Amino acid sequence: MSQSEEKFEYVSSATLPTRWGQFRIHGFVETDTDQEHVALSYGNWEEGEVVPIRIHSECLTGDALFSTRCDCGFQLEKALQNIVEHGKGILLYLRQEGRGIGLLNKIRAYNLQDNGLDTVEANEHLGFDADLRDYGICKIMLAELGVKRVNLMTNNPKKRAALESLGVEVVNRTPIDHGITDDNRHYLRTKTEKLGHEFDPHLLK
Ligand SMILES: Nc1nc2c(ncn2[C@@H]2O[C@H](COP(=O)(O)OP(=O)(O)OP(=O)(O)O)[C@@H](O)[C@H]2O)c(=O)[nH]1
Repeated sequence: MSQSEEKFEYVSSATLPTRWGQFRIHGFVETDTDQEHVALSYGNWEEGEVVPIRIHSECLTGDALFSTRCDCGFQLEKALQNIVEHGKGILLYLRQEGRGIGLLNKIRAYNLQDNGLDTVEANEHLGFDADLRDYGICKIMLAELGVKRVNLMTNNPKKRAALESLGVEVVNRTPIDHGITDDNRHYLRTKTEKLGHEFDPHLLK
């Protein structure tokens, strides 16, 4: 086991009925920070099978409070729906709120965006990089769930690169262009222009 793998521990799992179907929830902890993460799995797969997955970073405002400032909540719902429709899949829900700056710093960044900065400038103004996320735990989560080959639901090339660097084979990428609203179009354009997100430009006009 590498040093970074030793930082994460599988804790327990349980059934998790949802509006879309019955998942299992699996709990993991980062032992040096006590940060908790979860994975939701649905259905069964054979060894070596390509499994649809989404890596979703925590967004309290979008995922739980119905915010339309971002597309996070819409993507979360769509990913769970896709998984159930497909009959199998995994959602890795990583507790790295605000691209890693935390909830209250995200609110500070929103305040700066209310005053004209974009999402990248706001992070930088607060002294953070635009994106501080680390995907190392995905390796442990996917290994625990018996998955080595995936179809990744994302528009973010950094997630694909991160999985590949962890030795997970990304066989396909499925775009997840869901939840574009008048409130988040500018934010999504900035992510395309400055963070390399792969959005169909026609959707952002
Ligand atoms: N710092 C900061 N974080 C934000 C802002 N808006 C949303 N977020 C965070 O951005 C992250 C988005 O996570 P994801 O939807 O998993 O990832 P993504 O990079 O958008 O990639 P895909 O959705 O997979 O294409 C969440 O942690 C949100 O809390 C913002 O304006 N500033």
